[in-house]
Amino acid sequence: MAVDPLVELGDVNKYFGELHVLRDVNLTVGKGEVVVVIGPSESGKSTLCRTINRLETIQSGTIELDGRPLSQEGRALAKLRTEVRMVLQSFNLFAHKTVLQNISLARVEVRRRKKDEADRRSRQLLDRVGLSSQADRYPAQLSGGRQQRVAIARALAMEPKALLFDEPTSAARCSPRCSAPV
Ligand SMILES: Nc1ncnc2c1ncn2[C@@H]1O[C@H](COP(=O)(O)OP(=O)(O)OP(=O)(O)O)[C@@H](O)[C@H]1O
Repeated sequence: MAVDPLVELGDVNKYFGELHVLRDVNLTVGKGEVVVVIGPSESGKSTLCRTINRLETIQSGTIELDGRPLSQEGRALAKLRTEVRMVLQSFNLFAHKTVLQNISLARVEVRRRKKDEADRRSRQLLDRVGLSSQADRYPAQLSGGRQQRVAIARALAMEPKALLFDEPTSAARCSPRCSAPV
């Protein structure tokens, strides 16, 4: 069955100096599709994710999101970052904010939702990741796995079109699970 494409990469090439990290990469990810990219350490998986929300520039090729070419500039880039969320290897939660505040923050500041609405949605997402009892705790009080689930809830609170997980190779080896469809 044909998929409705969400992310499309065509002949993407990326260099760090002499190092040719992404070589003629062609990839189509459909809406609602879960794709796991597996490879040896340093093979370029993180770089691939980072190109999709333009944390990295590419030297040649095309990247389209929902049928639109990714622009490097201004408002288009800011909008893209609200639509393509990344859960990083280090979860980058705000240490001085509670779990609930971490999740609600971007929804209020970027999506311009009212705080009550954002908090209500955050509690639903916390429930979905199995952490409804942890809303008032601080990140340092949670295990690494729980911090990651908070980071996932935080990314989902932005209602992204695409969600990218950047898992370290060692974690993928220890825990051969697939990212849950969202
Ligand atoms: N900003 C950068 N400047 C120079 N080289 C970089 C940069 N970022 C990544 N690299 C190099 O690009 C290659 C691919 O790195 P990348 O982080 O994409 O690998 P990975 O497959 O995600 O690795 P891991 O599974 O260990 O996380 C590595 O050789 C890395 O050292």
